[in-house]
Amino acid sequence: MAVLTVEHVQAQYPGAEQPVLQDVSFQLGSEQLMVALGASGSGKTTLLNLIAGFTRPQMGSIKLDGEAILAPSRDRGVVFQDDVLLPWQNVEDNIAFGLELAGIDKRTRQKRAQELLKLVNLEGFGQRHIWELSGGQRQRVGLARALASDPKILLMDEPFGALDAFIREQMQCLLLDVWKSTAKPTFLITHDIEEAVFLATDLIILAPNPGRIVERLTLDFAKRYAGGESARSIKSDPKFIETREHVLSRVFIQNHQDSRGTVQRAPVQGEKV
Ligand SMILES: Nc1ncnc2c1ncn2[C@@H]1O[C@H](COP(=O)(O)OP(=O)(O)OP(=O)(O)O)[C@@H](O)[C@H]1O
Repeated sequence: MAVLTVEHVQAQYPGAEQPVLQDVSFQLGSEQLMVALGASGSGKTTLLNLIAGFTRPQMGSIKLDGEAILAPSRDRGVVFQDDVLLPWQNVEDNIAFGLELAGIDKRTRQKRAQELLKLVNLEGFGQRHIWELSGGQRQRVGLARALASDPKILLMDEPFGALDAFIREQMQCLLLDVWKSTAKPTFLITHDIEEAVFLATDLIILAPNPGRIVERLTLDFAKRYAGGESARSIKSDPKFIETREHVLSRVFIQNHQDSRGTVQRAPVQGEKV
């Protein structure tokens, strides 16, 4: 059953000549990790902000478990590229910050923070200061914090964009481990094509002017990782490379950057267009 339903959404910023998003529709179910990929300006962050309830669409509807999203809520855990952690609080207090605001008692908060530290492989880091953590560790704290209130859905806006390639892959794997063990439906946006293909069970490709979905793919690489195959083995598989190149060509076509006009339209696994 779909947890998140986005139907015919249109959004336009004041003064803009055309909508930033036009007729965007999709569903996200409980077993899914949806990635939205697209060129800069295709409306990815706008879409995530709408789902988070930070802004409202001009037309269409967005529903979580059948209820319209009208404002931010603890139902939706959000992870940003900039971790926005509180530097004057330690790791444990940062993770439990939302629970404290919700009036949850200290003992319960500490217990939940300990569970989440274990989940994101940061056991023993609870009393550390934020400035003592690496970039990847800070993103783990951000992920743990987003999960603290046991949201219905996890929303991630370029969460690994500031990390170097090696740490980025570690974080992709950690996210898939967390996705597998929590079974949280996840909506993630990224610029990174390899990341999108690796993480997505469902990939939507957005094009700009106006922002719209131009392709949808169902992929199985995340499930293969969750089933025990290594990230390196998956990413070097010819099927993965073929899919990555196909997606790359689609993003290039949108951007009109393929000056040689040599992009081939190869059919790939799970293609639904
Ligand atoms: N608050 C705003 N007011 C007016 N225009 C905005 C606002 N936020 C975004 N835009 C415009 O809407 C378009 C889409 O922006 P958005 O950030 O959603 O795209 P994106 O795909 O996430 O881009 P990027 O990958 O560069 O972050 C851009 O042209 C941007 O300039």
